[in-house]
Amino acid sequence: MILDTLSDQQKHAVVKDGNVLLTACPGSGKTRVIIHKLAYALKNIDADSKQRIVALTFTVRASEEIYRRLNAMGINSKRVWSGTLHSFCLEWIIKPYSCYLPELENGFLIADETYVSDIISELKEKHKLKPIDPINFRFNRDGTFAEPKTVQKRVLKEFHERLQAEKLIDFELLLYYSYKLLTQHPKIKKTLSNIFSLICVDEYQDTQDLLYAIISSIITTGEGSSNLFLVGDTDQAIYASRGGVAKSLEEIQDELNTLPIEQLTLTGNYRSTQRIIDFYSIFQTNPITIEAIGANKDANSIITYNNTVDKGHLVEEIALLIEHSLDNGIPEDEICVLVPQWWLITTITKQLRAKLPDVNFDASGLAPMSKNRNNIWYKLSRLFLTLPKPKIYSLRYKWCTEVIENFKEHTNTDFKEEYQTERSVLRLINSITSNETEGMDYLNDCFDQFLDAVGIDQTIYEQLLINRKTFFDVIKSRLEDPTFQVPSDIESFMSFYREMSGVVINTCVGVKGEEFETVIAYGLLKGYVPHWNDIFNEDPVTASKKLLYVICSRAKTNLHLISETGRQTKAGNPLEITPELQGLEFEFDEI
Ligand SMILES: Nc1ncnc2c1ncn2[C@@H]1O[C@H](COP(=O)(O)OP(=O)(O)OP(=O)(O)O)[C@@H](O)[C@H]1O
Repeated sequence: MILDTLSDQQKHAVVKDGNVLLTACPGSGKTRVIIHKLAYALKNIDADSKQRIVALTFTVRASEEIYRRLNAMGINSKRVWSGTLHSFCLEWIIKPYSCYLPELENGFLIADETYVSDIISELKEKHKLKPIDPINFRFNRDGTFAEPKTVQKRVLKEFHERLQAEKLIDFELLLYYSYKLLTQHPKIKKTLSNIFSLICVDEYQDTQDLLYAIISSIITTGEGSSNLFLVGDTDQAIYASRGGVAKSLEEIQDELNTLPIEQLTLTGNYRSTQRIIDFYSIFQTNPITIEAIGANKDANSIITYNNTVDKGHLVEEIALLIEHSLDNGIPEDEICVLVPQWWLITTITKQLRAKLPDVNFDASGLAPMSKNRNNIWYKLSRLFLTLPKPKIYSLRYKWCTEVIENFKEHTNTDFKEEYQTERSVLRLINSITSNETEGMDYLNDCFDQFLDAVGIDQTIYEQLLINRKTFFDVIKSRLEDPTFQVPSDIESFMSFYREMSGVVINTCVGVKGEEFETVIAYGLLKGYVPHWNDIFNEDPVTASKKLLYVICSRAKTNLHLISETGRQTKAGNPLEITPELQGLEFEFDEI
């Protein structure tokens, strides 16, 4: 029954025992296979056991989508743990075992990303680096910096001294400490391999070396009791300059020692028309023929390229393209505008909203909340800012589990007797309201009412207070930051969390793995695509080809590419068109 909607190749991948590396072209159903693999594996897990199956995703949005899809299939996802590698390490390794590591035994907080980028800007200035000079924050397996340059290393050293003095850890330290704990304490590996019977990794081609190290150390310890299911597409590897490594089958085999791993593949593309596929195949770095096999394979497809529109008329141009799709019956949430850099999301959303007042937009990537998703107050805020709709029930249930567990870790006590279960806590949260109209006041009020009801006096738990301050400090600084221009009222706060629908505005990384009828991508200029980091590092040609490949392969039917004129570098030089788009021999459409 679960497998009814799958092709034979997909079914084979789902039911295959043992370790599997599944590689396939865009739109071939890799994500669909992961969802079904989880559903299928759940059949073998006793609902009352402690066993879990894991799905590691590249973005939080993707992990939430997994819960949503399982929910939609009517599957109880209580035994599924899905999240990013960082939350996996925090949840399953760092939090339960930090007492074994001298660096963490006296307590720690996860540094807020905004706070980290402020420190880095300050240190770059001190060491006379330009803001755009890239720094590799990754650690090697032996704890040395992956960054080779001397000045950058000096910045890193001072950065880590600052973190240490403030008992903070960033995402890179989190991974390195996790790996260290696993290698120094085999008991931890053993426990985790007993818990996880299956670990699925989506988009493996963009994960870093430490992921392979961490996951394979758990898998090998299981000696066959836990299986690895790696899924990805090396042509879609767009994180190389930020430490992503698309390991080969042989390299992955080396990680697994003597445990066998089999490579499987999927052929055919269910997503896009043949015309779209033929276009983006131009950017392949490993030439393969991709055949459209979806219901829309021969549908009329429009591909346009505009390299003459001036930056001043860009919004008008994008608005026309959106209207063109809407006029052709394409629903709003099947249209996506891809921005070249995340900080451009606010401006373009505001401008498009003003230009198209009757159109809804989903710019959920731009919440006023702290990006520090591990902050306990952030987790609680999600429950206060979302409505208890059936569609997101399992997601809210999972958030609630995290809230209960996190409070227990912070306070070492349980909530009052009547609030010991997720259902009762959710009921409490759903019943709390506030008359405050400003987002921050509203949340503060709800938090206080919540603490009061569950019987926690926050003043006696230092970390709770520090976390609460960090959470609100970041919101405050975002509200005051003219580049963000985030509205401060509670309605706007809620709109960021509401099951938002409308034209999606996001970055290419933010919509990794997703698909839309129409994709409109602008800013296809050297410096954005390829990014400066890739230009300064090696091989900008491959980097920009892969980015273009990922951007264009999100489209099912229509693709509109724009390299606007009039953009400049900080030094005042014009940004050139992405070289891979210059002189393309392709018959673009006009609309
Ligand atoms: N067996 C199938 N029958 C019909 N449609 C399918 C089948 N498998 C996948 N699809 C559809 O094809 C589209 C692409 O699937 P999916 O997102 O899983 O691809 P993917 O390989 O993960 O793509 P990417 O690598 O680009 O993220 C989705 O709309 C999915 O529902």
